Amino acid sequence: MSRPVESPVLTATGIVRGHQLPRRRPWGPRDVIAALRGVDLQVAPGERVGLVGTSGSGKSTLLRCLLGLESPGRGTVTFAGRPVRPGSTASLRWYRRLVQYVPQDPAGSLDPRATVRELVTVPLRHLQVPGDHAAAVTTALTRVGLDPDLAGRRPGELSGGQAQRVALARALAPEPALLLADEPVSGLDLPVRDQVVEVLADLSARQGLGLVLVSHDLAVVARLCDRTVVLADGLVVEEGPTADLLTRPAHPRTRELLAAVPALPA
Ligand SMILES: Nc1ncnc2c1ncn2[C@@H]1O[C@H](COP(=O)(O)OP(=O)(O)OP(=O)(O)O)[C@@H](O)[C@H]1O
Repeated sequence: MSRPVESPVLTATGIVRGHQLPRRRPWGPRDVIAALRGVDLQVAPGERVGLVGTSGSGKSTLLRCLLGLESPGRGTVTFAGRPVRPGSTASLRWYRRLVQYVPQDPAGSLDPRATVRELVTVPLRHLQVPGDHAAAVTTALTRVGLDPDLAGRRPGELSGGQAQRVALARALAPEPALLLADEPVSGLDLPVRDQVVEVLADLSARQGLGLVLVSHDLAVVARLCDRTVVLADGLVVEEGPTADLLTRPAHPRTRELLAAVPALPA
């Protein structure tokens, strides 16, 4: 069921972000790609928002601006009224405790030298999360359907699906209020994908975990997200309750996205 956007916790206002391209000749000008051209987004406490759009529409760039990993050229991001900007680990610690990230290709982003135990506990230490970190590893791995005995392995000793779930366990271990996830189930085979989707659905239902989910998989968005925002060419072209948007798309770019999907579950 969709919830109204009341007292938004995460707010992005007028986000403009360009990416400079390499010079085509020495000393020549650098072209700039307008990845985001004035995006507003609000995420209420516990709300689950899908971010969809064709490749290159600006989804990952928006997520990185929301995380304070990239600085918008114009516009602001705030969480609970506090500004979120790239800065030192210490200056963003308050935010990282509350808002965690699952990057695109999480398996590739895990330090290959670290054990699963270290991968999950290092952020807990950096974020100064109190409590028993060894127990937190067991809880986090169990939550994503992994055997806690995997804690001693390194990423190279895991399957792709296991590594992806370790990345998710790592993001969930600090018990964030909001998870920003970039294609967290892409590349997983169907049973594992469904298992991870159910973990997220369960955490959101039982603990009120909020979610901003970038996904090309509209079935996953339909399962997990109350509201969906469609980006095209760096702009929000349509947004609304997911069920309405997927059954009665109003914008041509939303219709294009849906036309590319063979069939959605009823
Ligand atoms: N580091 C970068 N340098 C130059 N251009 C970039 C960079 N990152 C993104 N872009 C460009 O910005 C635009 C938006 O990219 P972004 O990755 O945000 O899109 P996306 O919707 O997440 O795409 P995908 O679904 O393929 O991941 C694209 O034109 C992309 O080529």
